[in-house]
Amino acid sequence: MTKSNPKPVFGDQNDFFEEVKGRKTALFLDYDGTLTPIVSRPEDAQISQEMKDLLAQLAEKYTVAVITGRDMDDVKKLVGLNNLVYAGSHGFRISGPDGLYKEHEKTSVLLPELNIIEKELMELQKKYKGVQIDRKRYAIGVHYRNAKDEEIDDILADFEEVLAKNPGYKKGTGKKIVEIKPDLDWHKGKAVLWILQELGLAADDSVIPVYIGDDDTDEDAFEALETDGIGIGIMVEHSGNSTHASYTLKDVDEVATLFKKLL
Ligand SMILES: O=P(O)(O)OC[C@H]1O[C@H](O[C@H]2O[C@H](CO)[C@@H](O)[C@H](O)[C@H]2O)[C@H](O)[C@@H](O)[C@@H]1O
Repeated sequence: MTKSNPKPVFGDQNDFFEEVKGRKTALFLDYDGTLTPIVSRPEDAQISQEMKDLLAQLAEKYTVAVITGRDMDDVKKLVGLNNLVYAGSHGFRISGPDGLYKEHEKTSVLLPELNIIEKELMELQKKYKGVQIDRKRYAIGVHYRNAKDEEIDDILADFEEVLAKNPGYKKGTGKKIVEIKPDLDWHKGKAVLWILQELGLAADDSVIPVYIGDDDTDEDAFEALETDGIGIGIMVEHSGNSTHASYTLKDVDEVATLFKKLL
């Protein structure tokens, strides 16, 4: 069930801390907008040393997973910690300690197709100043944050044309980004449930999964955890739109404050 007014984690009431009291959190964390502030260019979204240190300490106590729309190898390099689980391309590729690994079984079909779509989308980068094509293994983003305002409608129309030519693929949306993704029943929420199952945490009542994210694609994970009360979703910088998250944090600094409280 979506809500338009999720509760602040650090509000007048202590509801979030009451919910997690006496249980071990398993932390599922989005990267952009959650662990790092949104910046103009994706390559400049570097995680702070303070956030890295907090993640390293949390990972000594809890399961910590980064669940991102970025490419898995990209986010692994950015975070740079070995004892975390990483899910990239919105969950299509996952790896973690002790040989945890999953890659979508349709790799051999999807990769050549995505390579062709990437070439088609590169035309938008050539045509419009400020457009940046962002290839991840299982998705291709078209960033338009730095495009001219008056060209955005045309960019999105050209994107729709490419999408229409490629059955089997669907559109994803995010912060000043549209993406082409495989039209398959797999997303961040399914990835979180898969990780919980594989790590033997799904049936462990002493564990409470908490997912923190800030964007459209995180709704799948909020919804997956909300179902049957499996866990808790926290939306960062809630815009007022309806969400499956139950709680909110103001910004990346408040995410860090929550981490310190959990340690
Ligand atoms: O699932 P996430 O970890 O939140 O990744 C979502 C997308 O994040 C990145 O793009 C966004 O952040 C950039 C850096 O702050 C910003 O410049 C851009 O406008 C945002 O859309 C990343 O580049 C994408 O690949 C991710 O899909």
